[in-house]
Amino acid sequence: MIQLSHISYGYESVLTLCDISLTIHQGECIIFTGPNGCGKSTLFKLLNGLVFPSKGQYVFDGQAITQASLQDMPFAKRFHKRIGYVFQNPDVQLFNPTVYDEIAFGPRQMGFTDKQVQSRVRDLLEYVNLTSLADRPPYHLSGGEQKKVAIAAVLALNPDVIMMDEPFNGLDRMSRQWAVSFLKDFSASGKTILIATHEQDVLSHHTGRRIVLTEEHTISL
Ligand SMILES: Nc1ncnc2c1ncn2[C@@H]1O[C@H](COP(=O)(O)OP(=O)(O)OP(=O)(O)O)[C@@H](O)[C@H]1O
Repeated sequence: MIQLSHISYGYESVLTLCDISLTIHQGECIIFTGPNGCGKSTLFKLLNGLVFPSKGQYVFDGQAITQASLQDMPFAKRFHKRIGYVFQNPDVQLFNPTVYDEIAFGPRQMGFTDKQVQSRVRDLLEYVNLTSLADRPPYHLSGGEQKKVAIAAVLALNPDVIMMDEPFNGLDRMSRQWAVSFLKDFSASGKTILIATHEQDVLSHHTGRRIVLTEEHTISL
């Protein structure tokens, strides 16, 4: 589903990702780990089409993802519908006036009818157990609640791939359990999950592939 070939990317003159080649198959659940600053979030941004490699090629489901290809709006919409990204810090992600609007944003952009939007938002609010907060501004929520809204907003488009940067940050025990069971359900439905984390207990329970980005900014498999 995802093919990276000899990818390099740097901010200004600093090379953050160096000559990375990686194949990810549909239905895989992969954990990316490595020290602070080794490039996990940068790699996720690149996979989400927010930054573009200075060298190498990124192919998603047979199609090259480049700055030029994402200028084709129908193609960009289809791509962004299929790959969802939950940022490490939900503050960066949440910008709508209410929780309801935040979850409705993606479906509205994709041209869903009002009825379809309503039904999807209602289901997702129930799923993340935040129905009572639907009319609140996201910036008035706790960090854990914001994380759940960010997850619901990404799920609203029913993506094939979900990338989650430190998904358990700020979650209490109950919310963590919820997040673990959500990831199990998502994986069981054949979807692809990419997680960036440092958390040892998550890493020790993980049975899928683990990819370590090293301090030298190369990938070891
Ligand atoms: N917008 C930016 N401009 C310049 N440098 C950046 C920018 N964003 C990240 N960097 C640098 O790129 C490198 C990789 O950062 P990145 O956030 O991808 O690391 P990470 O592995 O996700 O770190 P952490 O585990 O702390 O979340 C770091 O050295 C960081 O300082």
